[in-house]
Amino acid sequence: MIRTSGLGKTFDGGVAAVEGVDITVEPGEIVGFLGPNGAGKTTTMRMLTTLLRPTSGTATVAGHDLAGEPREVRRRIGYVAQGSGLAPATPLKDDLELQGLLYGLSRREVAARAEEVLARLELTGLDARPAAALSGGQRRRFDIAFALLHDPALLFLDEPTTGLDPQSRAALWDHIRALRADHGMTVFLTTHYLDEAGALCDRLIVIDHGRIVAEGTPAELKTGGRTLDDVFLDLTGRAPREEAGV
Ligand SMILES: Nc1ncnc2c1ncn2[C@@H]1O[C@H](COP(=O)(O)OP(=O)(O)OP(=O)(O)O)[C@@H](O)[C@H]1O
Repeated sequence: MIRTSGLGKTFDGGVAAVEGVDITVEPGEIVGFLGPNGAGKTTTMRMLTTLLRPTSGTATVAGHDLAGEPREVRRRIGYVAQGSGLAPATPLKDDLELQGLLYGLSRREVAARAEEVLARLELTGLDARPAAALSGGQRRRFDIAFALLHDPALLFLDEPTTGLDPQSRAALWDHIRALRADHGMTVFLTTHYLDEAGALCDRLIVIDHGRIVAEGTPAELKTGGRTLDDVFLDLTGRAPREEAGV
């Protein structure tokens, strides 16, 4: 579902944010992309979602070449960026309809699709409200609802649970798991909560200073009786919880 070879991004001014990254994600996998602040996670995600042009390497995302067929890639992926992109004052159903129309769905298709996605995320009825009248957890679930409207096969989530209380974080992980279990969704996500990543993800990829420094199943990474926090500290010299501001 994702295959990159030597993917890199050097920004104007010479900052090499990502260097020679090789990533493989199989269909139906939930993969956690971990690393300290500034490691290159968001830059990688923005390249894989066509929002940022790589300066080196190649990638195939959802069956299409990233550089050659970005529109085809965009049709098949959903992306939830860091923080909420919801307009605070507009009823969410108006923005959901607008987003569906922008994806080329008819009004009837948007209504049916919105009903399904909202039910799946336990948001039915809440779309009459503006985002300002929702809890943090509900807003995050609406962010995901927007990303699922066009029925993508691959979902990118950049720090989906940051800023949520523990109950809302657990509920969101349950929804992410259900997306894969019920719909075979492939999920590529970043998080600073390593224990949660270890419980949810099939595989973890750790990036530091723009390069992949480790990858494997949570069990494979936790060698020698270490926790994932220990592993992260050993690999990067930094503690993930400090990074998350927790
Ligand atoms: N537009 C830009 N121009 C120049 N440098 C940038 C730009 N965007 C990011 N960088 C730099 O690239 C590096 C990687 O940043 P990136 O946002 O990808 O890290 P990250 O792993 O997502 O961090 P965080 O966990 O804080 O979100 C950092 O050194 C950052 O300062």
